[in-house]
Amino acid sequence: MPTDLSPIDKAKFAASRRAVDLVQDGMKVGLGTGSTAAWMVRCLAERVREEGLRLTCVATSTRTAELARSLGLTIVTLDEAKWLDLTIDGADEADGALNLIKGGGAALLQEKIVATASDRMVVIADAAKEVRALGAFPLPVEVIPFGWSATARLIEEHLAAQDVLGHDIRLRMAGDQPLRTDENNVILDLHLKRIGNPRALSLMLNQIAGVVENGLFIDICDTLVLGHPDGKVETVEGGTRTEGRVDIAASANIFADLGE
Ligand SMILES: O=C(CO)[C@H](O)[C@H](O)COP(=O)(O)O
Repeated sequence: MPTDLSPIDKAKFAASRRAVDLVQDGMKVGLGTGSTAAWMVRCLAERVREEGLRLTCVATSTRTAELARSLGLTIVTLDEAKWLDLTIDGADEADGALNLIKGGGAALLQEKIVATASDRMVVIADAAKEVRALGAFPLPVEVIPFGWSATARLIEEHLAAQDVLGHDIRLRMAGDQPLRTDENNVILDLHLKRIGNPRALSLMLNQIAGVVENGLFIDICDTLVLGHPDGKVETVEGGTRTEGRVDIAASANIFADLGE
């Protein structure tokens, strides 16, 4: 039952439930990746079931595609959809300018392609993901496996040239093997502590040979929906913050999907 959810899951659920209200019949919708996005997919599937919405969805990872299909959502490729009305996705951090760090779930490449092929990107998160400055969360960078250590060295040299001190670059592992993304690349996590100029860093990283994409989302997110465990929801958009509330206990159908 809903009361069994952890406070963090209640917060993720509240943000997700509020964000799916933005979806309208006939829309083409991008579905993000991660634990918050998984709540959003459940909430969206519930709206489709209850209201008969006709949606076409594009998933940002095989994980999300599998979950969405299992709940009855229609998934097509981005090339089939061509362009999307709305993408709803999670994030690892969001600052006051709605710049993001994403990629904690290793799906940043498809997430960035899908978000930038959408008229609107809505980010859902528990309120603790809102930060003054990006960088406490390690910045994921997707790189080609061939020569990844040379790419890491080049990143290191560029960071040093930009006076980014105290950095540490780690190859993300899955057990004793390098983690592979859906595109069969690897992820370097950049432990930077604080990112002074996210735009400059993003441009610099994407110029390095071997880098496919980095997890900084600059000027991509339009709306940030922050959930709290008590059901309070804050929506940040165009420099304005509004407050609302989601009745978590009234959403038993979604929890039933989880077998709880
Ligand atoms: O960028 C992502 C995946 O690549 C996720 O959206 C991000 O890691 C947040 O995940 P969660 O909702 O599980 O905290």
